[in-house]
Amino acid sequence: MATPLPNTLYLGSFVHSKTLTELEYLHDTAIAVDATGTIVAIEPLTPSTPTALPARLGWAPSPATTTIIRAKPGSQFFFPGFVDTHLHAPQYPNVGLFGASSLLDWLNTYTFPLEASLSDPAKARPVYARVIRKTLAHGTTTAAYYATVDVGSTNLLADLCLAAGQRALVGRVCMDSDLSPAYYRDEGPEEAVAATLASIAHIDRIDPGGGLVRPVLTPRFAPSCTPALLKGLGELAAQRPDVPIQTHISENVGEVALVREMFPEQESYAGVYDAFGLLTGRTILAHAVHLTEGEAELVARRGAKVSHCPCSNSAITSGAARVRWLLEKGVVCGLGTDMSGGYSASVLEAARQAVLVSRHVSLVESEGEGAKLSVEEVLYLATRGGAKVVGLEERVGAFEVGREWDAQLVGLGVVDGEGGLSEGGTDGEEGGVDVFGWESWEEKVAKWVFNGDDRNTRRVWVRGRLVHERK
Ligand SMILES: Nc1nc2[nH]cnc2c(=O)[nH]1
Ligand SMILES: [Zn+2]
Repeated sequence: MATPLPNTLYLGSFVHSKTLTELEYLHDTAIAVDATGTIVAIEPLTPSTPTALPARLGWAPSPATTTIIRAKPGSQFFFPGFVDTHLHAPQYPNVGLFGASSLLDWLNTYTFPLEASLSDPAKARPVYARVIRKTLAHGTTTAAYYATVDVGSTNLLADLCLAAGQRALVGRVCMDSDLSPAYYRDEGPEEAVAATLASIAHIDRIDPGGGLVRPVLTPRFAPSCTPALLKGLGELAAQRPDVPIQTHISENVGEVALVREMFPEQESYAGVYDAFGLLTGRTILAHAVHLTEGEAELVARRGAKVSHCPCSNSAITSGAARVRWLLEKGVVCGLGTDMSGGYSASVLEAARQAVLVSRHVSLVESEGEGAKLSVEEVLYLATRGGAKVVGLEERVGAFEVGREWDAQLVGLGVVDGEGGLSEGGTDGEEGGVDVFGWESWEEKVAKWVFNGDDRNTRRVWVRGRLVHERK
């Protein structure tokens, strides 16, 4: 990366997921992040920490060169950056447009025309720049993006992520079947594989080693791919075990029926991906709303991961994914905004909707109370779980020595005794959410999940680099 980072001490309160069900609250704590953006120490904060810790870490030439960033006591905390495990960068201009549609007519009415219109990189550039800015502003430090079928604009998306400092998986969308309109599809399976290779080569070149941006194989979904293309991508996946795979699965009942019709020789939707070598431990499956018992077990056996997209599943009337059921089967899950099936760029919104959708699932007699997801659980899915889904569990998702500093500073307005906002906690300054000030930390975090938005996301870092600051 271009400019070297200063060694930095982050001081104050830190909140992160320890396990699926447990958030850890670290108050009066210091986290030291070195010039590579890696966490090198986590320890209790004492008056001597700002000088003693840099000296102990051998940060040259003197502790005075260390940058110190403090969270305001009581009203600010550091939280791991969010991982958006599924979104479509070119669909951003359509957020909130879905009318009364469901998946297949939504694709034809809203989505394919928009994606096709961005095949020109000059048109894609402002859209992609805005998506990256917007998602960073909402605390998304890692995003698994679908681009379009076009290699040039896919590569541009990767360039822009790298320049903005957002960690990303960037996939050129593969689709050669006649489900997609003639004006927006690959010419054939060989052309699709060749275009995918061209995009992978570009991303490998701009970020060798994939420190920040990585390619991802992206068969759009089974109905938009011929068997020959799925076979070609499966072979590519075998040749490049370092490259993850992303696709959609069992989002909508009409789609499931279509897959049955198009792939009659396969036992199930998950079975289609499996037959072509695309159901693997590095596969990200978006939605998984209508999987059968047997499919969920197959997904778990293969170690494939699920991106739960509750905003999208509600908006385009896909259904309510049974996340507890998936977790109990041993399927690793994360959250996706699925813009613009989902209407929001915010993973916090996805977390909130995941809680609410799980309430609806719990109302189904066969599911019951156990289906409800807690605030702790959805925040796990948004961070540590998401990191596992995109294959970055060693690097991001929590505050631990050896992980990289992908983090957000969350600020909460504070209501004083007179009912006014204190410590600079005006709408403009501290974030517009004026309900905070007297509660426990557990309650603060719950209120943030249900009332917070990008105004509360004060600063965002990826790999130690400041990538967003709310003025
Ligand atoms: N939500 C969603 N589902 C899909 N299935 C195939 N393509 C898409 C897409 O763009 N969005
Ligand atoms: Zn999607």
